[in-house]
Amino acid sequence: MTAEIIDGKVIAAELRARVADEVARVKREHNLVPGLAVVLVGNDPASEVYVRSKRTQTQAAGMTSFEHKLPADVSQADLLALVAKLNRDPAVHGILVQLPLPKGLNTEAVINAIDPAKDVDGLHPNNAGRLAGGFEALSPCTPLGCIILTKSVHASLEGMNAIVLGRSNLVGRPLVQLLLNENATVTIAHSRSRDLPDLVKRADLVYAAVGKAEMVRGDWLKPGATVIDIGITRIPKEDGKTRLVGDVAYQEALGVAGAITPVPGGVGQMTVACLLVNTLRAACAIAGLPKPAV
Ligand SMILES: Nc1nc(=O)c2c([nH]1)NC[C@@H]1CN(c3ccc(C(=O)N[C@@H](CCC(=O)O)C(=O)O)cc3)C=[N+]21
Repeated sequence: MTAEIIDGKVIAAELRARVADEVARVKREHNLVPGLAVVLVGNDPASEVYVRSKRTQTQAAGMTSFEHKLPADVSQADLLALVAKLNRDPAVHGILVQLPLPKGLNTEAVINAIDPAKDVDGLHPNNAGRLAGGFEALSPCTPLGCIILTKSVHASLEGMNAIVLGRSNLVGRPLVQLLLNENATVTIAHSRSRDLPDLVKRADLVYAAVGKAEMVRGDWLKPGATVIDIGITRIPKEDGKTRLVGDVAYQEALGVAGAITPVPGGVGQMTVACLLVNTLRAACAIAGLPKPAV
C-alpha cells in the first residue's frame, strides 16, 4: 500500500483562484481593493524567498502588495512607528511582520501594536483569545491551510483522534483550536512529552510541527493515518546542494500512512494562499461588507 499524496500545490492554486474571483467581485461591486503589507526586518535569504512569493501571489489575486524592508538594526521605536502608520493607512487591510525578528527587538510588543482587524497572521492576543474562546477570529494561516488539506481527504473530522506535535503560537496552539472547532479529539504533544511514538500510534490525524527533520518515523504511524507535515528544514546533500525535508520521514511514512503531504509542495503552499484569504476577509470586515465566499 502506498499513501495518497495530498497535493498542496493544486489545492492552493484552487483556493487562490477562488480568492481572485472574490477580489474581482468586491472591486466591481464595492470599489474595494484589498491590500497586504509585509514587513521584513533584516535580510535572511529564506525570509526573502517567502516574502517574494507572497508579493507575486498577492498581486496575481488582484490585491495590492506593500513591502517594507527594514535593516536588522532598526530600533524598536522605528518598527513600532511603521506598524502604527500601516494601522492608519486605509489602503492596507492586512499587516504581516515576518518572524522571527532579529535579536534585540521585542516581538510581543510588535504583535500587540498591530490593529487586530488587520492582523492577518492571527497572532494578536485579541485574535488568539477569540479563537481559543470559539469566537470568530482571524486565524493563523498555516493551521488554516492544514485544516483545508485534511478536509481534502476527510469530509468530516468529527470524533477523529488528532495529535498535534508542537505548541508554538504560530502553528501548534491555533491548530489545536481549529481541530476542536471541527470536533476532533485532540492530543497536544511537545518536547517534554513521554512515549511520543505510542501517542502518535493512536492518531488518525498526525500534524507534525516541531522543526526537527524527519523526526516522526514510519513505524510510529497508525496504518492508514492522514499525515500533515508542517516542518520545513533545509539539509545539505552529498553534491553540496541542499534539499527541503519535513518533520516526517517521508519515504517510510508513504508505506504506512493513508494520505500524506509532501515537503515542499504541501503545507507551505497553503500558508501563502490562506494569507490571501485572511487579507480578503479583513478587507471586507473593515469595509463593513458581508463575509466573502472564501
Ligand atoms: N509572521 C510570519 N508568518 C508566517 O506565516 C511566516 C513567518 N512569519 N515566518 C516564516 C514562516 C515560513 N513560512 C512559509 C511560507 C511559505 C512556504 C512555502 O511556500 N514553501 C514551499 C517551498 C518553498 C521553498 O522551496 O523554499 C513549499 O513548501 O512548497 C514555506 C514557509 C511562513 N512563515
